[in-house]
Amino acid sequence: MAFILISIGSNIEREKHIRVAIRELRQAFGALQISSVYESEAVGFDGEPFYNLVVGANTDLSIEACVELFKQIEDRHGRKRNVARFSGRTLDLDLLTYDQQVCQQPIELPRDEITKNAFVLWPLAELVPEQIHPPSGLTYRQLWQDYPKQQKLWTVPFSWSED
Ligand SMILES: Nc1ncnc2c1ncn2[C@@H]1O[C@H](COP(=O)(O)OP(=O)(O)OP(=O)(O)O)[C@@H](O)[C@H]1O
Ligand SMILES: Nc1nc2c(c(=O)[nH]1)N=C(CO)CN2
Repeated sequence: MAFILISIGSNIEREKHIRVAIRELRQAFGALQISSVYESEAVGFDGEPFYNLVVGANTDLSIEACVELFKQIEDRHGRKRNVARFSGRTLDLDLLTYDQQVCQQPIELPRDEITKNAFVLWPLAELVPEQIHPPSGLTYRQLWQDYPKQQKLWTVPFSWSED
């Protein structure tokens, strides 16, 4: 059994798509650990602001199977492919970590974005503050403490009880 961390993002009908993602991931993995939902401006392009959060789950699926599952969920919920990389999206699901595995293939783990984007690092530091980020040897709490807080990010009240 592996413990995985997943990043969720949406800037098109964001509340609906964040709820859909939680429902789909619960169906696939059972109980989830869910961070707060964070709102921020689109980074890297001019677009609608995003909702982002991070989810933890236990799974017997392989890395490849997780990535394939996330693609299928994105496709079921209106994700357009073959458009500019930095453009609006209904739903983006990315595998951030798979246990403490460090690799480049089949995908880069831990995902490079962890240390680059506040909208990934803040929810991670909230959800698993004492977990070690393997390449740096630092906890997510330490990484977030040291992160230059230039990007504005704020939490959005969300309740999952009816989902
Ligand atoms: N960590 C990951 N989690 C999920 N899929 C990944 C990951 N890394 C690579 N992939 C796969 O490779 C493809 C391209 O990955 P990448 O995440 O770089 O692009 P993207 O999903 O289009 O962009 P972004 O996630 O930055 O919005 C994805 O569509 C996915 O199939
Ligand atoms: N705030 C925010 N900006 C982004 C995001 C995102 O999830 N949140 N995702 C992107 C492409 O993956 C590009 N820019």
